[in-house]
Amino acid sequence: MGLILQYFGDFTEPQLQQFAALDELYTDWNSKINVISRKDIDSLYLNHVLHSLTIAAFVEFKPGMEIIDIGTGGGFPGIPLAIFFPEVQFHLVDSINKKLKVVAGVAEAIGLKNVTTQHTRVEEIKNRKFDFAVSRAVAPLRSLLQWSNPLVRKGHDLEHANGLICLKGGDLAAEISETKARPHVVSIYDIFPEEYFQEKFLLHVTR
Ligand SMILES: C[S@@+](CC[C@H](N)C(=O)[O-])C[C@H]1O[C@@H](n2cnc3c(N)ncnc32)[C@H](O)[C@@H]1O
Repeated sequence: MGLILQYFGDFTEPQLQQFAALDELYTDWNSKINVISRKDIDSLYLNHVLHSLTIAAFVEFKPGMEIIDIGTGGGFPGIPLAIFFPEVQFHLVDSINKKLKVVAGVAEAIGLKNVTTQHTRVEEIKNRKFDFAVSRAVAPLRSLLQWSNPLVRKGHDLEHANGLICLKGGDLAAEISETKARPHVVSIYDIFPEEYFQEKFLLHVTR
């Protein structure tokens, strides 16, 4: 993990300890509640932590921002991003409550104060606004846009371009053509040279 983190620059000691604790915590929780496939748990840092952090390589969330993670499952990308950006608030949402039990357990064990969880279908959330929505491996772009648009504040200028940032695989061209969106698409392999991840693309749709 040390080598992976070096890519992103300097971390505080508490952040390094939080990242280091994830392996044992997820292995432990996963033996009780399955949130990560058995094959993937052995490569947690690569397949889940590093993959989630590709978002941090692409966008710098500013202190005080509020981010919603749609369909967080076991906490990805929300938990690694919350460690990375300790002054940003992360709201992690999933429609399966037992997964959120793992998320809350992990967040509490490593003392993450900037994470809240909510058990709901995201389309049920009303009267809340966020600066960005993030999501990995959850739904077609069409649905992600439908769900995130009412929840995300409009950006004021390019630097503060809010919107949806999602990690996706599959037939991207077909998914994009179903929408009116013109997302900024980045291949993960422009950021990291090795071909490891299923969700190979990072999409940013500006609001
Ligand atoms: C394939 S899992 C991905 C989990 C996590 N984002 C990750 O990358 O490891 C998809 C998750 O999205 C959740 N989900 C799907 N539709 C949802 C909705 N409408 N509202 C909230 N959660 C949803 C599912 O319960 C599931 O946990």
